[in-house]
Amino acid sequence: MAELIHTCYRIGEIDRSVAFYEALGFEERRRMDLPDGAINVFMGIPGDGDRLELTWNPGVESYDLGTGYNHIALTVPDLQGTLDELGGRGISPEKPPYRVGGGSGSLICFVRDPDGYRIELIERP
Ligand SMILES: C[C@@H](O)C(=O)SC[C@H](NC(=O)CC[C@H](N)C(=O)O)C(=O)NCC(=O)O
Ligand code: NI
Repeated sequence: MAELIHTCYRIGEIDRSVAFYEALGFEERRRMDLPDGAINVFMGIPGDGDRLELTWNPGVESYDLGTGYNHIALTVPDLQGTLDELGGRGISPEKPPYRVGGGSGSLICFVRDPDGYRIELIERP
């Protein structure tokens, strides 16, 4: 049976991405030097695996994210508290938290990481 172990995307600067994901509760696990001079930075939530593989390429400061990528989703215990933490770093949600369909679903919102990748934040029930 397959197991989803990480998601990988390319980033333009390591420190700002590490700081962003640390604000979301991730910790940096390790860095992997690659033959072409690139660096993979692996991050994970304490107690979980290295779920994010952030690839930095020398000399590449930004990427065309195209129209294919939508988001990755994280659950957080306190959505407003997380937004307050991100707000202190100048990061705001695309729009205020809402419940999908306006119903009794989970409270969610979307923020963008330093490279523009959308991150869905879902308040843990
Ligand atoms: C460790 C394992 O989980 C990997 O995914 S490493 C795969 C490796 N990645 C790179 O070389 C990244 C640097 C490269 N310049 C890039 O930006 O892709 C690899 O073999 N990549 C080849 C590929 O086609 O992704
Ligand atoms: Ni990988």
